[in-house]
Amino acid sequence: MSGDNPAIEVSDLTKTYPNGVRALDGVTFSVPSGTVFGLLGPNGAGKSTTIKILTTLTRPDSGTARVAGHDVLSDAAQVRRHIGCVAQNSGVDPAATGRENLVLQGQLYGLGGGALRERVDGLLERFGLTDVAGRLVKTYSGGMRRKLDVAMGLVHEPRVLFLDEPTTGLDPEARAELWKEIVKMAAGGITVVLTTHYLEEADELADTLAILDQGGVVAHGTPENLKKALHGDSVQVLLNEPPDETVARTALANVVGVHDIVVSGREVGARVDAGADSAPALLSALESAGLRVASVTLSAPTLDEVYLRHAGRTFRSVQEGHIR
Ligand SMILES: Nc1ncnc2c1ncn2[C@@H]1O[C@H](COP(=O)(O)OP(=O)(O)OP(=O)(O)O)[C@@H](O)[C@H]1O
Repeated sequence: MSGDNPAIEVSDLTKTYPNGVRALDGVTFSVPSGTVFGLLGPNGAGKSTTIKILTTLTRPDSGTARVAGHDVLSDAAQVRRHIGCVAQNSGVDPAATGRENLVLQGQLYGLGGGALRERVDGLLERFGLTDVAGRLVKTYSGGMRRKLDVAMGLVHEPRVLFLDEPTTGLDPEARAELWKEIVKMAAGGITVVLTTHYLEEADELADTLAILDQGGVVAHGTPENLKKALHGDSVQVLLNEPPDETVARTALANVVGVHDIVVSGREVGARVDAGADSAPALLSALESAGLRVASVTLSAPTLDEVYLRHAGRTFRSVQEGHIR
């Protein structure tokens, strides 16, 4: 449950790298304590730069950021004491056991003795790793390893945990298990900041989220409110053949209540003010333009459409345009 003071308060952050790239251009958001916050955006949007500032790895040119009540510039040591970070390239030693990794991590934070043993046992138990605690990490499955990564970030009982794309590369079962743990962490009072390329992950997990694009926040709120603010429904039409994009767009241009048209392969997507009223007109406009409809689906708005509305293009199209 959220506490009184925000766990993170970011105001008007800017950052230009020495090569002249303006990575952040006035980023503002806040995150209530004990909640999951999703930071979304395509490659190069400024997510990593924001996280680096919040975790005191780099400095903003201007603006302020407070994490767990401490200023990232004037009180960096306190910020570091209260945060945990789980990067994509994990810091675990594959040639050591799970337990050894956790003990070493605790020692790095000045923990030791019975308190550390208890903490490590508790984390192994919580992440279902007790039975494999004595095995070398290099023998772990991807899911087990990722759980160990997260446990490592929690050894010193941080108030804010940063998770960078925690489920990338995990199978659906391991992903679902990790999602459950993330929800539990927040219920236990930890604030979780999640960066992800998966909109459905943010939709499922995040209590609030911010979508970054080109160094600015283009949307901020709960997934529900952001979707509700779009009004209307989403229509996905599958055509028999990929259409000429101009023909499809022209066909729909004059249909009342249809907007945010996206043509991709055989699919034509659009938002309609009222699905039941607009969908028939939309279908007949396509058919009249000689485009044969194979199937049609009406659905409530998705986060991808939120992104489209605020950034002017689909999240997926931007992702696909980048080679990682
Ligand atoms: N150290 C750096 N020096 C110069 N430019 C940088 C540096 N780090 C990032 N940038 C640039 O700043 C912009 C924002 O990058 P950032 O890494 O914050 O985005 P991102 O949203 O995290 O992207 P990704 O999803 O690819 O990690 C990009 O144009 C990037 O090329």
